[in-house]
Parts: sequence; C-alpha cells; structure tokens
Amino acid sequence: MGNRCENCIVRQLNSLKVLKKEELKAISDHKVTRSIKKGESLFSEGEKLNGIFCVRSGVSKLSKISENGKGQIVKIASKGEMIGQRSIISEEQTNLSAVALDDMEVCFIPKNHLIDNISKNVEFTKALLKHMANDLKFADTVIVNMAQKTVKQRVAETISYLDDNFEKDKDGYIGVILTREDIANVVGTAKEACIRTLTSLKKDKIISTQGKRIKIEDEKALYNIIQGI
Ligand SMILES: Nc1ncnc2c1ncn2[C@@H]1O[C@@H]2COP(=O)(O)O[C@H]2[C@H]1O
Repeated sequence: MGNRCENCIVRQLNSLKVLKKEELKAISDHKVTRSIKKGESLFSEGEKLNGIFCVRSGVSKLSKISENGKGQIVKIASKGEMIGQRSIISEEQTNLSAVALDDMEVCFIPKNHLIDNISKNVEFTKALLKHMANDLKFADTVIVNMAQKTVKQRVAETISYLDDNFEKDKDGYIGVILTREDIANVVGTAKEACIRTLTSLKKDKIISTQGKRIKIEDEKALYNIIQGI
C-alpha cells in the first residue's frame, strides 16, 4: 500500500498530525482507502458509524434534510477533513448526511483506533477538541448569518467562502462545482431565489458564470454586499 498514514501529507491538516509514529502505523494497518464516485453517499443522517472518514481528495457536502424535504448544507468538507468524529465520540447516530460532490478518495479509520488514541494520547484529545470547537464556531456563524443576513448577502458570502477555500480551475473559476440547488441549500433559500440573486450579481458584473462554474469578477463589490454596504 502506497498511501500509509505516516507518509500522508493530508494528516497535517487534521488532528492525526499530533499522533506518534507507532500510533499512526497502527491506524495505517487498519484503515481502508475507498474511492467514492460523485453523487455517492459516504453515510446518511441517522446511521451509526463504525469509524471516521479522512478525506484524501475531493469534496463532500454535509447536509440535513428537514421534514418538508428541504435540504440544508451545513458544510462542504474537503481535503484533510475528518468526518464522523462527532457521533463516534458522543456514541450517537450521525447528525448529517455526507454525499460526494466530485470523485473522492477517503480513508476509513475504524472507531476503536480513534477511541484508543483518545484514551492514551492527551495531545490527540486536545487536537480533536479544538477541531470540534471550530466546527461549533462555524455552525454558530451559519445560524446567525441565516437569521440576520439577506439572501443576497448569504449568496455573496457563500461564493466568497468557496473562492477562499477551494482552488480555482485553469480559467479562474471556483474549483468546486455546486448545482444551483446546492448553493440554495448552503444559503438556506429556494432555488429560484438563489438563481435570481446569481443573475443580479452577474448583471452587476460582480461575478460571471459558465454553466455551473462561477468566477468572481469584482472582489471589492462582493465584499461590500457581504458587509451590507
Ligand atoms: N460545522 C459542523 N457541524 C456539524 N458537523 C460537522 C461540522 N463540520 C464537520 N462536521 C462533521 O460532519 C459529521 C456528520 O456526522 P457526525 O454527526 O458523526 O459528525 C459530524 C462532523 O464530524
């Protein structure tokens, strides 16, 4: 196997980076690397996981479907993200579904290895806590934005977030491609309202689009919209 955790650069992006060589080797001996095709599910909301997923490449949407069938995307997880640790630690079912937005490669780490290291390595436990505290802060911001910002501000903020967190393609478009419905589900609005807002941003030459691809044309104007100026 070429992709041993000891040699994997992705772990530098998450809590696994604080593990000692022996601890990493034990994980590496038991993890399973999987390819997930675009549109495939890693897990569904309410499932009981037997381990966590470490994203080696590709992106996944973490979302929740409400009773009226509307989806809300809480986060787009990319390289280095560990997905599923919340329910493993709380011994619950998953609170969100994870679906691949493009082809992904993930490593599945069995839960006993995670729990083992939590009990034995304080640095690892601290790193995990820090990570989950960040997830909580991120979720707080999402809630407050949803309640206090307009759809236009939220669409602008989502575009800016995607631009900041994902590489651009060779033509300068944001590298992660979301459907209009996915963008609406990040923003927390109807697809039609999302499309109308994108059209208005295009008309004002703040963004340009080609198919599903989006490019920021005027960063300052986008920033002003986010700030409500
Ligand atoms: N901001 C976030 N809020 C909730 N879960 C998140 C967040 N960011 C990442 N996640 C991960 O998404 C996972 C969904 O399944 P779990 O509830 O098991 O664990 C969750 C976390 O590991």
